[in-house]
Amino acid sequence: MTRAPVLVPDPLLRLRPLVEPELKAAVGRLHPTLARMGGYAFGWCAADGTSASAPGGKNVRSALALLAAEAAGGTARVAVPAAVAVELVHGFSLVHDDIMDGDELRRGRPTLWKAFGSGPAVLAGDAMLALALSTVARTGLDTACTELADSLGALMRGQADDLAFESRPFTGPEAVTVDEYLAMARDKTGALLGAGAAMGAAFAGAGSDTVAAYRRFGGELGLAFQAVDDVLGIWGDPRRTGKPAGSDLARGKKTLPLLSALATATPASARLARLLERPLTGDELHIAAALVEEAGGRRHAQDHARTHHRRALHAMKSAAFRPGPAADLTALATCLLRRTA
Ligand SMILES: CC(C)=CCC/C(C)=C/CC/C(C)=C/COP(=O)(O)OP(=O)(O)O
Repeated sequence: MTRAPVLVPDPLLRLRPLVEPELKAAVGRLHPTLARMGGYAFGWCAADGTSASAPGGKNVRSALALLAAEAAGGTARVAVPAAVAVELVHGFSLVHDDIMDGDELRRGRPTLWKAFGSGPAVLAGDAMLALALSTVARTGLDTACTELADSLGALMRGQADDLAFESRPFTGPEAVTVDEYLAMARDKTGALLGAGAAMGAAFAGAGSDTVAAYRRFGGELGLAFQAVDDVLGIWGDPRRTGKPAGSDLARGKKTLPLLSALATATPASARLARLLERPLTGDELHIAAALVEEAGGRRHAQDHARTHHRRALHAMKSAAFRPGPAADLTALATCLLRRTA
């Protein structure tokens, strides 16, 4: 599958040159095998180490860290260690998540475990995590270390919840509720975006109340981001998302559109619940997606995304955000709400 180029908003393009060389240099200092795997995961080289690159990620978390530093009164440059660390943690989480889910495609090409094997991929993910921690620890900024460590605890908690949801039924008293889903997404996705923003503010010299305001901002944005991700997981164009169409539905993943649809007492939700009693075939995937839509699941998820986007912008109303640089954060937040990749 050829992946369409990932369109990135202006603030991300402006900041990328600050982060990418540092990230490359850090990954390059790993054991040569792990460095090559890291280079592949970030899209800088092919599996054989040649320099044929692929569209990497959107670098949302690093941009958030740098823009937060600017909005909190510092320069983007001071927050580069935070930016590098959040991209490394994000990379680690995707590598391990793909192994856990058995996903074969990521960012438009074979996942790391598919290209190198599960054992080496586990190790490469671990190496990215270790590198993230040492990158921040070396700055000696305790607040940033604490923010990162706390977000990792949340990340693992969220992933454990998500895993536990897999063995819960779609309907009945044991079914996963939308509130449970939101708590899981706050941990799994919101915490790292929150840590990125909070660390950015901390590197700019902000005090604990300000750092907390940035953490809230990033956390709310993360919830909006995950809701959009869930919508794209069902209805996104694989050439833009880099992931196969309908893979979440095929795996029976308890995503926000699906849970919201099942929570409605409508004929469409009843048909959907019956359909989900057995693994879905190719044709049934389309039927299930249509039923989720008919029961209002897509609209609900989009409403959630808008609500958390609004809350994120509300968190920015505090004096801790300088109006000029905060405009870039607003632009980024709005781009993330409207994204198609
Ligand atoms: C502990 C553990 C294994 C946790 C896994 C947590 C996990 C996979 C969370 C998913 C978060 C998410 C929306 C990823 C897509 O990010 P993106 O659209 O920014 O991806 P990109 O970098 O490819 O653009």
